[in-house]
Amino acid sequence: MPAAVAVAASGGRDSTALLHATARAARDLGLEVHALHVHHGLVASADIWLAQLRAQCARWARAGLPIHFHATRLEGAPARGESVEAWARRERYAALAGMAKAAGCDVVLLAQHRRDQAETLLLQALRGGGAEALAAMPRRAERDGLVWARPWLERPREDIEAYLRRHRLRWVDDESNDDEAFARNRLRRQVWPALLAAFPDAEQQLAASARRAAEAATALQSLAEAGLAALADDGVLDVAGWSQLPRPQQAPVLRRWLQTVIAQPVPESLVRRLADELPTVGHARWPAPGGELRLHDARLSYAVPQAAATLAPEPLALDLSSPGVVELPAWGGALEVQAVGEGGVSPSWLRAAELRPRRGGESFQVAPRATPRALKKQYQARRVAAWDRAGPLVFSGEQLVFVPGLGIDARCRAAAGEAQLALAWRPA
Ligand SMILES: Nc1ncnc2c1ncn2[C@@H]1O[C@H](COP(=O)(O)OP(=O)(O)OP(=O)(O)O)[C@@H](O)[C@H]1O
Repeated sequence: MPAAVAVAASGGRDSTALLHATARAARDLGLEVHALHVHHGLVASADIWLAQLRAQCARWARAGLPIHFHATRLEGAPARGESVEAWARRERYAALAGMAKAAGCDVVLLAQHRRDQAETLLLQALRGGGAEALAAMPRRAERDGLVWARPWLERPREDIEAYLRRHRLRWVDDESNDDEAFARNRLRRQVWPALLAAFPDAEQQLAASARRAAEAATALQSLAEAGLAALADDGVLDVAGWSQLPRPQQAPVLRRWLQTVIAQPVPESLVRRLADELPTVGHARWPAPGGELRLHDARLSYAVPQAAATLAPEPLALDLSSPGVVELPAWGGALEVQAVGEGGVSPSWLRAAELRPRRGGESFQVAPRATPRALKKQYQARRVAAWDRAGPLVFSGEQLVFVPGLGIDARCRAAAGEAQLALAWRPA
C-alpha cells in the first residue's frame, strides 16, 4: 500500500469532494494526501482559486486531516496552431506528474464521475469517434510512470452533491463552465436536462456503453496488433501484404500502423483516404500530421521534415572537386560527389566551394535556355517537399552551383566530353 496518495484538485466541486473524502479515508488508514493544484494563468480568477484551495487545505490540516498542498503556475503559451485547451491539458498533466513525483506519490486521483463519463461518450459520438474514442475515460491508466485513477467514475453525480452537502463543503465555481462556445458546456446546459427528462437512466446507460466500447476497443487493438506483426518492420508497412487482409481488417490495421509511426492523433479522414487509395496507386505521397507518407515499391513509410533552417550551421569553405562522400553532421547528412559523363559540373567550380544555408533571394536556373528564377519559386514549381530542401546550398564565389532537391544550376553545367562531377545530398 502506498504511504502517500495525490489528488488533482482544481478547487471545483468534484475535486473538492474527492480531496476531502480521500483525506478522511487516509487519516483512518495512516496515509498522507498531497493536493496538487495547477494554476493555468489563463483567467484572472485563477489566483483566487489557488488562494482558496490553499486556505481550505490549511484549515483541513489544522482540523487533523493528513493533507499537504502543492501548486504549480504554468509558464509559456500554446504553440502556433495549438488550441488553448489542448495546451492547458497537456501542461496540466505534466505539472501534476512533476508535483506527484516530487511528493513521492505513485498514484494521482482525478475526480471525474459517471456524468462526466456519459458526457464524454456523447461528445465523442458527436465527433464521429470509433470504439477507442467511445470508450471515453479509463478508470485507471499508467502514464509518465504514474497511475492515474478515477475512483468515482462509476459514481452518479448526485452522490457527490450529497457528499458536499453532508460535509458542508465549499468550492469555487468555474465561470468558464457557462461559456457555450465549449461543446461540453452546450451539452450540459442545453441537451442534458432534456435528455434526462426523456431518458431518466441516460447517465447510467451511456456510462455502460462506454465500458463496452472500452472492451471492444481493446479487442480490436489486439487484432490489429496481431495483423500488423507480420506486415510492419522498422516503421515500414508492407502494402502488398496489407492488401491481402480481409477487407474489414484493413482500416483497423492501417489505423494502428499510422498511430505507431505518427506520434500525434491520426485523422480518420487520412485512414479512409489511404484505405481507398493504397490499393490503386504505385508511387504516391500523402500529407500527414507532422510529416508525409510515402509509398514506394509497395512499401509505405512516414517521413518528418528536417530541422528548420533556423538551426542551419555557419557557412563552410571546402574543396569538393574530387569524388567521395563528405559527411556533414552539422547539416544532418552528407554530400556525395560522383564522376559522371553528363549533366555534371566542372571540377573547377568546386575547388573553392562554400556551403551556405538558404537565406532567401537566391536564384537558380534549371535548364540552359531557361531564365534564372527565385529558388523559392523553383522549389514550388517542382513541388520539392520541405524536407527535401534541407541540406546546404553549394556556392562558388557568388554563383550558386548546387541545390538539394533541384540539382546543378544550368549556368555551371560542364560541356559534353569534359570531366564533370554530380552532387547529391544524402540526409542522415
Ligand atoms: N487546475 C487544476 N489543477 C489540478 N487538477 C485539476 C485542475 N483542473 C482539473 N483538474 C483535475 O482534473 C479533473 C477533471 O477536470 P475537469 O475540469 O474536466 O473537471 P470538473 O468536472 O470541472 O471537476 P472539478 O469540479 O473538480 O473542477 C478534475 O476533477 C481534477 O481532478
